[in-house]
Amino acid sequence: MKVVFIINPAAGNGNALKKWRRFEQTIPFPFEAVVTEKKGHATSVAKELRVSTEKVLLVGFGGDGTLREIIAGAAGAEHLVVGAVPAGSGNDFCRGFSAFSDAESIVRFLKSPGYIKKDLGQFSEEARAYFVSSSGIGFDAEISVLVNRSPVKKWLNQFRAGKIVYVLYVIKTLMNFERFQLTVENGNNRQVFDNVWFATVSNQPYFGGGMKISPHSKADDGLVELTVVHNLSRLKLLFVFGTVFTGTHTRFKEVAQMSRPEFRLTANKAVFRHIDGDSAGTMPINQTVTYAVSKQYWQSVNIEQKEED
Ligand SMILES: Nc1ncnc2c1ncn2[C@@H]1O[C@H](COP(=O)(O)OP(=O)(O)OP(=O)(O)O)[C@@H](O)[C@H]1O
Repeated sequence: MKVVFIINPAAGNGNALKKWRRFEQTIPFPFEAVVTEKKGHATSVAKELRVSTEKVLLVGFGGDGTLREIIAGAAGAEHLVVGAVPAGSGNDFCRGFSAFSDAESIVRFLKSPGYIKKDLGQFSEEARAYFVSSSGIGFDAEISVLVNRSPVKKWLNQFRAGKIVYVLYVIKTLMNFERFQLTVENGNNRQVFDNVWFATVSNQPYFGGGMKISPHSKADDGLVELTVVHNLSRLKLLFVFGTVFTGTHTRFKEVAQMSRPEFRLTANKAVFRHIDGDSAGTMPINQTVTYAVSKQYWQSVNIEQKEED
């Protein structure tokens, strides 16, 4: 089996390339490696491999955005299998799907490879967009936009103090965020949620770097789960946010969760959106966006003993 590593040098706050340079010294099998040059490059690399006549293991060396781009290019091709080495900031992909911890674990996989088909989330606006772990709108997406725009983030990252910026923007957004109205439709059902802080559509349980937002999500059941957090005071939101790490937030009446093959969502404000934790513009005002899932559409490595970062 051919092995191609796709390395995103921008992942992990710019530390992924350094990590790769150390990692590549430990690889005892033949491989190819592509260091991405820009956003979208990983998708092009995976797409080019669709014409390959041999089985290819694509190993994403980055974070959730890198893996999404690879899977968007590889989905539907039976001979392309995707695995990951965690080198991003949040690495929720590696929590929800199989991941290699070191070169030795790839050697073990290559000796006896196992594959498993997984679902791919999608939503359609002007064009179709894919998500592997989750896509959401509101409070959390606004924080990630502000953090990424922050001029001091890069500077603080040098001292591994980037989390300070995150905490500051959580507080700032908590004070200023304007809650919105969200209409959720599926089949003939229509539900209107007022004072919404955020809504997330999930394909697997984790988002935001280890928060178990959707504890019951499974990435091979042909369903996506919607979580809507609404009607909370600013103070209680902080409290509920804290419980998301353990997945116990679902017991609050202000946290609505539902599971369906498809949701149609309409927001009454231009709220910020994320796709797998990457900023992705805003949700169009009063325009219905359909979230769905392509069942078992891409092939993941199946590592029996799931290895942690
Ligand atoms: N050479 C590059 N320069 C700048 N950005 C790039 C490059 N290659 C890829 N990207 C973009 O970097 C973005 C962030 O990558 P990724 O999500 O993998 O890392 P991360 O944000 O550190 O990790 P995580 O999402 O797990 O927190 C991706 O959306 C991808 O499009």
